[in-house]
Amino acid sequence: MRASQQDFENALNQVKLLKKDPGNEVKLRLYALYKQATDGPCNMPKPGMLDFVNKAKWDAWNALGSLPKETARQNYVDLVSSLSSSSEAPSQGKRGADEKARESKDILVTSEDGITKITFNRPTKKNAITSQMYRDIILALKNASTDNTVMAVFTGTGDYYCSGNDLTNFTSATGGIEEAASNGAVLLRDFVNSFIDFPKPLVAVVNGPAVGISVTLLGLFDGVFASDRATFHTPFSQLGQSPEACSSYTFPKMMGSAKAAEMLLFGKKLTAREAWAQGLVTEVFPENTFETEVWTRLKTYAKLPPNAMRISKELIRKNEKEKLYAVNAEECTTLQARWLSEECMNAIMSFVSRKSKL
Ligand SMILES: CCCCCC/C=C/C(=O)SCCNC(=O)CCNC(=O)[C@H](O)C(C)(C)COP(=O)(O)OP(=O)(O)OC[C@H]1O[C@@H](n2cnc3c(N)ncnc32)[C@H](O)[C@@H]1OP(=O)(O)O
Repeated sequence: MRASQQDFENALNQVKLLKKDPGNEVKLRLYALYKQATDGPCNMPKPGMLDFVNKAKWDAWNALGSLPKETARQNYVDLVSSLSSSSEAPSQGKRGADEKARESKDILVTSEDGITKITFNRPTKKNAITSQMYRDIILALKNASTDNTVMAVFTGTGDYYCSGNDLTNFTSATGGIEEAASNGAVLLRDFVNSFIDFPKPLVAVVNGPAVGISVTLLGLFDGVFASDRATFHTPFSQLGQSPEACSSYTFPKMMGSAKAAEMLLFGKKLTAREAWAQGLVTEVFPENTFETEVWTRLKTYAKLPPNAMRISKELIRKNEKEKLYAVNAEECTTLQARWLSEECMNAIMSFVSRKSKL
């Protein structure tokens, strides 16, 4: 999944052939990603305030912090590829510098007031996550990690936050079940790594019930604001599956092993207040004032100095990163085997044929 040196060199050549001028903001991002991919974190002495051109370059490069060279290379390749396709597509109309939208069908991505908002937008299926949605989210986080927004916020359309993995992802896959499980494990690993790597504050606005991976991921968030209508449910044993998104590590650490087992082994569904008491939720709001109160709060947070927040997050996350990558890899290998088990296949078939609901 990572871009090779050859992909990077192709992207460098492609930039010279762009039909449209990408604009200064994008040029700076390309410059910063190129420098990070080749030289690593910013090593250029800070230019004087009046040296506007070099100061802008320094700011853009410095804002990438300790982003790994490989990730910078991948982001560079992705950015060039999006520029190449958009320079061939008809104009979509002009948007303000801090207000842009990149739409995909079931994942909405908008940027406003310094916040990238990523919305699960499949309300008729309770926002269950399809394979394409996993890929859309990986891309949205990649873009948000280097754009000019300050934080990323996840929420859901409709009555649910998210009902977790779409249980038909495997039954609808083309090819054999083993191939589907193997592809699923690779996709899941990349998906969770994109949350581990996200360098800016990451917040969930949990507007309603959350199930499965949408709950376990919260252990990798910096803030979780929940409506008092939200519930938190991880029915892995009932599904013949095992925990993911590093929850086998983050949940016991956060709430102690007994309470983590209650959720991850026995599938106890928590109310928003119970989840708050276990440290999974930052704050619970009454449903009728939830949206107004939370978004007002987030807009205030988005005005805090972005570099200070990024650097503080880096300090908090730094000593955990290698552990999180390792836990993620092991959870994915375990799940790959679980998906092929009779317990799991029976549970999925039972859901799909609607013989029983959880
Ligand atoms: C790359 C692979 C990565 C895998 C990562 C591993 C992740 C694991 C998990 O996330 S495990 C958790 C999986 N989720 C569930 O088990 C939830 C299943 N859904 C339900 O139990 C219920 O639908 C409900 C409790 C969420 C809501 O119940 P109810 O209010 O009665 O509504 P409906 O059941 O009628 O649902 C409406 C509509 O949505 C479809 N749907 C809901 N959730 C899912 C889902 N997770 N997968 C697929 N489809 C879902 C449901 O089938 C209905 O569709 P229909 O109207 O019948 O077409």
